[in-house]
Amino acid sequence: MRILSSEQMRAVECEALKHSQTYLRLMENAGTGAAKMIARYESPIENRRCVVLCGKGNNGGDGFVVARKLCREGAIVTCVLAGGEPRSEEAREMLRLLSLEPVSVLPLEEDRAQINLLLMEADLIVDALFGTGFQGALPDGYGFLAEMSNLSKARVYALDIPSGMNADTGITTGKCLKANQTIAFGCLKPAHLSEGAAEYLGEVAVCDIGIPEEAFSIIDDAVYLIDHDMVLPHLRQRPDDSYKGSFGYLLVVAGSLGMTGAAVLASRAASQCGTGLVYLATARSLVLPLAAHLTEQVMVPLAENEAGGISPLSLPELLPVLQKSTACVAGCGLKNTEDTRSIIRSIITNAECPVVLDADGINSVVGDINIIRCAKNGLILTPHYGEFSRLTGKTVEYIAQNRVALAKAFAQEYKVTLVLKGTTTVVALPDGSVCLNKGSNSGLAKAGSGDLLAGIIGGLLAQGLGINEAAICGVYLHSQAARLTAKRLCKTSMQPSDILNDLYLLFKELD
Ligand SMILES: NC(=O)C1=CN([C@@H]2O[C@H](COP(=O)(O)OP(=O)(O)OC[C@H]3O[C@@H](n4cnc5c(N)ncnc54)[C@H](O)[C@@H]3O)[C@@H](O)[C@H]2O)[C@@H](O)CC1
Ligand SMILES: [K+]
Repeated sequence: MRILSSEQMRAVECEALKHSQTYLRLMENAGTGAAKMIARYESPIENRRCVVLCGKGNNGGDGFVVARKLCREGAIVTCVLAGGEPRSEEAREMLRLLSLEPVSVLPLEEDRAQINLLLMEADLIVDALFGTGFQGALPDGYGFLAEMSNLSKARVYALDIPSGMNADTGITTGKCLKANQTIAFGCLKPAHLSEGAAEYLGEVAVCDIGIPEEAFSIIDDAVYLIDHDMVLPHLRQRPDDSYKGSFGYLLVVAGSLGMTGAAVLASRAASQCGTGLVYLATARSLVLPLAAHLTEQVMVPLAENEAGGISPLSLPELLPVLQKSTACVAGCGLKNTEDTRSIIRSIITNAECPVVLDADGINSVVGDINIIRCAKNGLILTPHYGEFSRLTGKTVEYIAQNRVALAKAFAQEYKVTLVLKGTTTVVALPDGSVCLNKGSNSGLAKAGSGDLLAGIIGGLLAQGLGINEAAICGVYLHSQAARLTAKRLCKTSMQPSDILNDLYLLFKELD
């Protein structure tokens, strides 16, 4: 699903006019679609008290349509007109049509006490004060409406975006209406996926407003939300006449003294995703204890250093395994030492297969960032904000506010696929495309979640998925499995190994 900025949305709406649409019909479609959704959520809508707050822009125009439609459905509707005469011809026409219905229209400045009472007694409030044209802070009168609406027990529906929020950033400067449900028009806007905006957005649903598909084609740098339809075509059916080689060989270079769990999680995740064979290369003394947790994986015991990590002396044993592997995951549970840096450098420069760098695999390239340009067959980096901060020299706060732009610039500059992990994970591709995954789940905020993700992506890569597809599908499968685990257990108690045990549910659908 597309995510467009307010400027892109305006361009698309304008383009729609060339495909026999009109602004008036788009507004009618938006209001009609939203009213239908509201009537369904509030069923039965008859005799329910509804207050529609309308601003002077086109968002207010949509509000007039909603008021007319809900009135026709039998709701008792009052419209509060903020900002005076609507600006556009279309919104003025919708106000004229509304005046033909039994709906009272109260100017905001008229009687605040009465408006306050209406909001307090309402069953539902529709927020059509501002949409994508809003910037800055709500002026006083509007602030009053936001405050009263937030105090009311009514269910609040925001049209396109909650008023008070910037559609491109999700930032609220001052007061903002808190919606239970936001109805986005035409497509999602960046604010709908913004971290920190969730308490104002409530649930988010997209309403089709009849923009023809051709009109979207003028946007060549759209951001996409990863969904089932995007992922499904890339997940492989397993023909019955196959053998283990048909599903690839993944080399996992992971684990050190004190961090063996990371190696277990990454290796098992890759196996659970259908990889033909997983090699786990790790420090020699860890092989026996790890073998107690790993039945199907093949161990590659490596020379180790005094700290219980892998020594570069092991490269003659490691590189031949890398040579016969179809993908490699490196970094989970390694330590950020000179030995690790040397091994990671050798993996990047020698691998003929695609490589996933995670955790200390990422930290290893911090002082030598140009090495990542040397990967011959694709590189995926899976940093969290802290690791990305070390990679880019930007603060975590700055990254959180500019994650899409920064991830995109990094992927383009270094020609890598970047998976920037967060409550909304950004997958930035070397060609400048960006996909977002909305999988916020506090049950994932635990050590080991990242190892699982690296293993899933590596497993998909080993089976032949393209580098970008593996990153996109891996991120989605990881969050979907975690969603199922949170349902089966709970976010507080669930562990990454529990998620591992639910992964099969996603693949079962395909069999
Ligand atoms: N353009 C179109 O064809 C369509 C637009 N639609 C609706 O139109 C909305 C966008 O309409 P507009 O561009 O008119 O934007 P808004 O309805 O958000 O209103 C913007 C108006 O408010 C003013 N404004 C912005 N920030 C302000 C502030 N802090 N204090 C006071 N005034 C402020 C602006 O100067 C402008 O006049 C969308 O969100 C959507 O709901 C839909 O009707 C579908 C079709
Ligand atoms: K709104």
